[in-house]
This record gives sequence, C-alpha cells and structure tokens, in this order.
Amino acid sequence: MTEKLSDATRGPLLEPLFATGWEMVEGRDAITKTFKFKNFADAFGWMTRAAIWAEKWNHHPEWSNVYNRVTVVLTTHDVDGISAQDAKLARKMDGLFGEPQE
Ligand SMILES: C[C@H](O)[C@H](O)[C@H]1CNC2=NC(N)=NC(=O)C2=N1
Repeated sequence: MTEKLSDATRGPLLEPLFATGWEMVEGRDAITKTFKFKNFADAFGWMTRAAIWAEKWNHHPEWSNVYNRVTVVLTTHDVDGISAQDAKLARKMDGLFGEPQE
C-alpha cells in the first residue's frame, strides 16, 4: 500500500535527491527537477527509458519536454503527496540520466 511520506521518513529519502538537484514544488507536496540533454534525441530517448520504468512500477510522472529539456514533477496522486514511489522513480531517473546515451 502506497502511503504519503511521514515527517520522519521524508528526510532520509528526499535529502539525497535534493543533493542531485531535485526541489520541492512551491505550494504542492511534490518534487521537481529539470534535466538538460545535448539535443532532442537524447532527451526523448531518456524519456522513453524512464517511461518503461514508470509503467513497470505503475507510477507515472508529470513531465514536459521542450527540445533538449525535460521538466519532471513527481507526486503520488492516490495519496495527494509524496510517497516512497516518487523517491524510487526520481532515483531511477537520475540513474538513467547518468548513463551514456546511444
Ligand atoms: C489506478 C492506478 O494504479 C493509479 O491511478 C496509479 C497510476 N499511476 C500513478 N502515478 C502517480 N504518480 N501517482 C499515482 O497515484 C498513480 N496511481
């Protein structure tokens, strides 16, 4: 069962993400990060890889793409806030971003 992160659990899960550039969204219990790529092909390739994980985990990002940038917002709609699922997907997105693009 997905639960909204409690005050006690969110620190340890979110602090490492803030260190990689994730931020809280103002006025919402959600995290955001803008990923910048070399070009559109790299951006869309990364989105495709991330989408496969999102679908596998049934946890989907709010995101938008303009040329070589992808802005991601992660939150858990079912609990109206951040859950461990968001931290897991954020870590995966960071990991995929660090991998060489084809
Ligand atoms: C019915 C289905 O499992 C839910 O709607 C899932 C799908 N993907 C989801 N993604 C996100 N980010 N939050 C959710 O609450 C969510 N719920």
